[in-house]
Amino acid sequence: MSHVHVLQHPLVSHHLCQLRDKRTRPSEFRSAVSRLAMLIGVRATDDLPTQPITIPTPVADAPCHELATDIGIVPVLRAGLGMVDPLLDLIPDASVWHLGLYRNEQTAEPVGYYDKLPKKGAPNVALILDPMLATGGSIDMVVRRLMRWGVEDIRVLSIIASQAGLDRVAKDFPHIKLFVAAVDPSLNEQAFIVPGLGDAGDRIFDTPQND
Ligand SMILES: O=P(O)(O)OC[C@H]1O[C@H](OP(=O)(O)OP(=O)(O)O)[C@H](O)[C@@H]1O
Ligand SMILES: O=c1cc[nH]c(=O)[nH]1
Ligand SMILES: [Mg+2]
Repeated sequence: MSHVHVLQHPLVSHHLCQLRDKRTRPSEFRSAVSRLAMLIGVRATDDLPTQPITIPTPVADAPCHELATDIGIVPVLRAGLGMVDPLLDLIPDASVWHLGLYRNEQTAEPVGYYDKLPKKGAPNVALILDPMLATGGSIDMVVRRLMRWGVEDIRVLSIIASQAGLDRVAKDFPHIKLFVAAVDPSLNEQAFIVPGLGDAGDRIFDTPQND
């Protein structure tokens, strides 16, 4: 479990309160997702390689360090879209590759419906964005797809994970890194995270559940 990072930060705790609250309106929910994604994004990128460069300031040359790796942001549709803008704010030169998955309501198994990753040109680092990691089935499918594409450094950024889902992904893929804001104890009969926050995609996009 050495690659699982559970954020400990007062701002994370604070924004999670608003995110979990069923009274939070969609606009506020989106803002909370965005703030949490930014906090997770900073943590998930704190060991990216840099290279030294010299920059002329108006006063003198300054030794600086710029990013020295190619980064792909991979939001899992739909809910992962809510985390894209804060990550692009942090890493404006990243590419964004979309993968579309939904969970079959009866089986909770992921079903892929959108994948336009090119055959070549995998980034060195992929940041998978999905606010919810429940059974872990969706992240499992995405990680396998990115491994087939040729990504070596795969990092999962989720806001809430279930303990079982997190354990499953960490065990099946010991080489990837997982960054989460909270780990919840269980899943209910519909494989929803308990206490969780409900359906993240529906709360982000203000769509009724089961629609
Ligand atoms: O770990 P798992 O058990 O696979 O569940 C997590 C997945 O379920 C949700 O997506 P959903 O199917 O609701 O699609 P949506 O983002 O379009 O709402 C969530 O955003 C994850 O992708
Ligand atoms: O609790 C859950 C589980 C899957 N997807 C969600 O959005 N929430
Ligand atoms: Mg959903």
